[in-house]
Amino acid sequence: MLETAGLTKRFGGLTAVDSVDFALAEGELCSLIGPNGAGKTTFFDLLTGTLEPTAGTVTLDGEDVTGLAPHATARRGLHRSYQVTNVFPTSSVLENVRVAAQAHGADSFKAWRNVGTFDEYYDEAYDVLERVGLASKAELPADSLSHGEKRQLEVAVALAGDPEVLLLDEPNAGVSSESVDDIIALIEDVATDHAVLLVEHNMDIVMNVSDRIVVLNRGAVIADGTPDEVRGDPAVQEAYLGGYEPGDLADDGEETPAEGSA
Ligand SMILES: Nc1ncnc2c1ncn2[C@@H]1O[C@H](COP(=O)(O)OP(=O)(O)OP(=O)(O)O)[C@@H](O)[C@H]1O
Repeated sequence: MLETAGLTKRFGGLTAVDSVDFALAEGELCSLIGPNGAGKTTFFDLLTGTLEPTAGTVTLDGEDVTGLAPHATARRGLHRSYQVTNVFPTSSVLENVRVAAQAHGADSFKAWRNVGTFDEYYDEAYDVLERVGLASKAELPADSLSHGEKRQLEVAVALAGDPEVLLLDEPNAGVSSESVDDIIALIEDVATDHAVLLVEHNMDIVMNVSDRIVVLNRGAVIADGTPDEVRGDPAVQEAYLGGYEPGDLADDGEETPAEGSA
């Protein structure tokens, strides 16, 4: 479904992503982990077209999408929820999602349908809000939401684009510990009908939800396997996990397991 071959990004003398061969299968929930500076965000930026690779290719459903702009990769079904809050703060929660649904509709074959489309987008948006658990907040301004709810809204905005592949960029960052279970439930729910690639520093979440984990270190893949395989991999322990045991970490998503080992 989503594949990279030899994907590489250099910033001057620094190789941020180093010849990565990666494949995400339909229905898979794969996490991408690694120390600070390992290249996770740069890899996402290469997938979505925010950055152009120095070398290598990105293929989506068999089509070469290397270097296409973000709106073009989105139109082909690759959507991303952002690490930083990325919503219109004074618009309502519903309006934020409606705009995303309409932008997708205008980009697709639905564009020729005029009658009733506005209401239709509101209906679609409301359905997405129900799915992420925000329907009761639909009429509130987005900036009145809690931090955790804003992350849910970001996922809703990405879902409104009707993605095939969803890239979730630290959906737990800055979320209070009480909301971690909600974020886990949300990730598991969206993974029932989308391929998901997750970047997340909270290892309890990663170990809990992932079918598969890919570990990056200094831009290169150092491990790729099930949570058990990755947890037991000595190279991963050394580069990142640093003796991780379930429940070891603070749930605030800000802490990395092996801070300083990057
Ligand atoms: N625009 C840029 N120009 C120069 N260097 C960059 C740029 N963007 C990222 N880098 C460098 O590339 C490397 C990978 O950074 P990246 O942000 O992709 O890592 P990361 O794994 O997402 O880190 P974190 O977990 O802290 O978010 C780092 O050394 C970073 O300093």
